Parts: sequence; structure tokens; C-alpha cells
Amino acid sequence: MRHEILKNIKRLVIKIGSRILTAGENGLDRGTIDRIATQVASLRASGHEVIIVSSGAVAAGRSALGLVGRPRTIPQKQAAAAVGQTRLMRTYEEAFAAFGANVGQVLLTREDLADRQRFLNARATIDTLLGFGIIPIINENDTVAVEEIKFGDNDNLSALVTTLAEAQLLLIMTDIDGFYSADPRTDPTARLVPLVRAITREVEQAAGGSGSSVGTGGMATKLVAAKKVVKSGVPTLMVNGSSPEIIIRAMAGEEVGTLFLPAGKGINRRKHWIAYTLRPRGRVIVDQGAREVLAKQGRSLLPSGIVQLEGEFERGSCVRVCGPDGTEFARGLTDYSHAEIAKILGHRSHEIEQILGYRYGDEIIHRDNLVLL
Ligand SMILES: Nc1ncnc2c1ncn2[C@@H]1O[C@H](COP(=O)(O)OP(=O)(O)O)[C@@H](O)[C@H]1O
Ligand SMILES: N[C@@H](CCC(=O)OP(=O)(O)O)C(=O)O
Repeated sequence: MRHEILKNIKRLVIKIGSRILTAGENGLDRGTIDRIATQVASLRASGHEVIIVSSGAVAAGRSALGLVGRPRTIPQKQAAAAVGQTRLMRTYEEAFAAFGANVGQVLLTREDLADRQRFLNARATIDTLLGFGIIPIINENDTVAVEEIKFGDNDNLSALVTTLAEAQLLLIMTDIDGFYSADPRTDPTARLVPLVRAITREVEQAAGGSGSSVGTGGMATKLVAAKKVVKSGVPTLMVNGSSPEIIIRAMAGEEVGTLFLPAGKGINRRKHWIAYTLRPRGRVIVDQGAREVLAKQGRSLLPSGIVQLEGEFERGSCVRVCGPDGTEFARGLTDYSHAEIAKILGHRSHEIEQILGYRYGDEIIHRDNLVLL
């Protein structure tokens, strides 16, 4: 089955985590980067288009700052990234030059992709680089990204890039053989799971944090990323980046790592962008009846089903839609601001105009702008 899934893939995103790029805690591991370049060059020779999402800037830069362990403050992390990003790119540039290939640096923040225009610009740049035969190497723009606008981790960034670039596979390279039934550092009975058909809550519970001073997020963020990707109908493969020839073996369909199967055909790309790229500005709590018709019948959200609101947002914002117990089950673009919804919640749609003096429509979130998670 793996072979069937992998044989038609042309464009793929390879996410390379800090843990395999760094030699211990100090600086970059040139040997690993050379091995990656050799394999990527051979994939390209067989007709693949490869986009790399690479971590490692902070880890590569911190020795220049004389820091021991993880940078303690955000400005320290940003300073380390500023130094490390150039080292990282220089290393990739040298490694790929041995194969006559050029690389291009693309640094992104979440805000870039949440803005539809910039999202389209980033996509055009990546397409153009690939068109010229250049390998895009993407990282978060750590020097400007602060808590509020950062992707959170490069697992998430790689998921967003996979949809942005319409890639057919996300290949995550980390320092462990794949996804285990439990965190192997704390549970000796943990076993490698070769195939995940659906990322259920049970699967998510098996994922632990990073436990290292260079990695960010651990398995938990990798599963969140894989979930986003499979939801768009694209498989995700997670492998141990330190094994020799791993990219070639994985792409040849060998049973290595963990394969996460795509969830059906996937939601359309605009809905994917609403659900996973936009930053939610507030929460709308609905009653059980509304939850059921939204989740089971694919209906729009009307004011009568809303019981409570949190946050301040404008018309057109992305909001979380939560059930009576507060659990988020959908996301959508709202047609009314928080101030307007506060006045009309619990009312019938035909009363909107009477209460507000105007109306945009019957729905708070139209089903075309609503995505079930
Ligand atoms: N269920 C699990 N299966 C595999 N690894 C896990 C699991 N739970 C936690 N981990 C940890 O996640 C780590 C990989 O994540 P991370 O440190 O963020 O690496 P990277 O730098 O590649 O992103 C592994 O080394 C492992 O210790
Ligand atoms: N943008 C950061 C990477 C942050 C990150 O997510 O790291 P990792 O968990 O190793 O993929 C850097 O280049 O250091």
C-alpha cells in the first residue's frame, strides 16, 4: 500500500528538525546536512520537486552568543536565530552546490500566511523557485516572530507549507524512528506504530513533549501538524532522519517510520486556510441542538443556537465554535462582530434587523465559511 501511495508523488515537503541537524547541543552537523543533500539531489534527479522546511537556526546560533542550553528570553532566541540562520543557509548552500543545485531562503511568519494576499505571494515565490530548479528552504522568521505571531513550531509551519505549496506529501524527519504507542522515554513498553489510519484522541494522548533543549514541541506538535495535513487529503510520513538513506528508502515504499493516511479527499483549500492558518479571535459557545445540526447536517450557525461569547472580534474574523462543554468542534468566519452577536444571540434570525436596525444575513457563520475540526 505504501508503494501505491508514494509512487505518484511529485512535489513533497521535507521537514527537518533541530535534533538531527545539530551535533549534540553545539552547532550544525555537517555530515547530516550532506547526507540530506545527497538524497534530495537524487530525488530531484528522478523528477521530484522538493521543498525543505528546516529548523536549526536557534541551535546553530547560540554558540556564537556564548549561550549554554536553550536561550532564556525571546530576544536571546531571536538574536541566536539571526546568527544561526545565515550559518544554516550557508551549510545547505555548500552541501547542495556539490550537486550543482541552488537553494533559496524563505522566511515566514504566521501573519504572512493569515493574510490571503501574502499567502498567495508566498505561494507564487515558492512555485517560481521550483520552476527555476531552486530548492526553497523555509524557516520561521524568528527575528520578528514573537509569541503572538509565531507558528509555534516548525512542525506546524511545515503543515501550512504543505497546503500552501499543494505538495502531495509531508515527510517529517526527526531523531526517533516514528510515532510510538507511548512516549518511549517514560514507557519501556512503547512500540513503533507503522500506520496511523486516523489521528484520534487516543493517538494524540500517546504523544509527549520534546524532552531536549534543542527540539520544540516533541511528538505532540508533530501530530497536530500531521492532522492538518491529512485533513487536506495529503499523507504524512515520519521517519528517523539519522538513519542512512532514509529519504530514498521511505520514498521507495520501504516500511520505515510511521505513515499517517489522508482523511478522505480532504477539505477544500479555502476551508483549510480558515481552519488552520487564520488565528481565531474569539469563541462562540453554542447549545447542544446547534452543535448537532452543525456537526451532523452541515448547517449554518444561526443566532438562536448561541449561548455565550468570548473575545472581541470584527465581522469577517475567524472564531472558534465550541459545544456546551466548551470543547471546540468547528471554526469559521463570522458575519457579525462580537458586539453585534452579543445583542442578537438566542434570538431568531428574523429578529436581527429589528434589534440591530440592519442585517447582513440570517447566519452568524454561513456553512460555506464553517469547518468542522
Ligand atoms: N509517542 C511518541 N513517539 C515518539 N516520540 C515521542 C513520543 N512522545 C514524545 N516523543 C519525543 O519527541 C521527540 C521528537 O520531537 P522534538 O524533540 O521536537 O524533535 P525535532 O527537533 O525533530 O522537532 C522524540 O525524540 C521523543 O523523545
Ligand atoms: N525556527 C526555529 C525552529 C523551531 C522548531 O520548531 O524546532 P524543531 O522542533 O526542532 O523543528 C529554528 O530555526 O531554530
